[in-house]
Amino acid sequence: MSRVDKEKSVNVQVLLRCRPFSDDELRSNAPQVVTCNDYQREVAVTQTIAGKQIDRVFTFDKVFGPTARQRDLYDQAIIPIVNEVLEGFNCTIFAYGQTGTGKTYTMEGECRRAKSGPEGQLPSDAGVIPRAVKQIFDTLERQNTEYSVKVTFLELYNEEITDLLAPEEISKVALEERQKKPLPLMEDGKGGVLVRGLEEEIVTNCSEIFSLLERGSAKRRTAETLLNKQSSRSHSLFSITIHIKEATPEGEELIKCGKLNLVDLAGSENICRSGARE
Ligand SMILES: Nc1ncnc2c1ncn2[C@@H]1O[C@H](COP(=O)(O)OP(=O)(O)OP(=O)(O)O)[C@@H](O)[C@H]1O
Repeated sequence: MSRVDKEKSVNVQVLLRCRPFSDDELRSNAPQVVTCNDYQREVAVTQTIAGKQIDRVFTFDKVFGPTARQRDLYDQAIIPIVNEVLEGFNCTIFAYGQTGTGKTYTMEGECRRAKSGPEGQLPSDAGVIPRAVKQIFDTLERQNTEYSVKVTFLELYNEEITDLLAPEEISKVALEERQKKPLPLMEDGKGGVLVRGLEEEIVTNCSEIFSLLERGSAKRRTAETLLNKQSSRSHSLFSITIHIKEATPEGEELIKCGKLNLVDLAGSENICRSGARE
């Protein structure tokens, strides 16, 4: 079996991305403790314990070092997953890591300003979500079949689910009430779970999704931490459900349904150590 075939048959893949040093880290001459070897898919971590240097090497399904661009990660790791969603499978991509390691950068990037340019180009900083949205609509439009695309956007914070796409209410009090109201998580009777009352928005093009993302992201609750001022301590889940109408060679009508879950987890570090406050 070739490496590509092997990768296809594996249901869970773990990729590692290591961001470049920030300006602050460069200024303070922070030591480099992680070395990536993208080609060998290995990461070496250097630790000094009791004056002794200990190197440990970890292997991942893919490794993206500090010079890897948003586009490199997307082309090599995400395109095949989105293709599977378009084939009618359910797939999930989530970013896990300590605060400030680049989860939101990887998932959203310059998403909020991602409205495509004159030739439909995304900015080079655009992350996984805008790129996936673009790939989905580009493919659907090329296929020239009937389709529908629905999105949901929720936040999980302190064990409570909030709908980030809940419609704006006229009264400010009612709006605040609604935004704060947690939604119940229930079993759907088919072995899955559903969030009761979650707003599902039908979208017909990329820019509609981008404005929903912008609206939802603005609602995300954030708490400043000492590790990263922009830090978000909530998990967010952006889901895209696609229904595609197809005809079999026998002329029978088929509906293919695929779902892509895009998750940006809260920082995985110890909350006490990060200095975050309610
Ligand atoms: N690969 C990268 N290239 C350039 N800048 C990056 C990269 N990854 C992250 N950054 C920058 O590092 C900073 C922290 O990244 P980000 O906010 O995405 O972290 P995070 O893991 O989402 O943190 P939190 O858990 O607090 O939300 C941001 O200023 C971001 O622009």
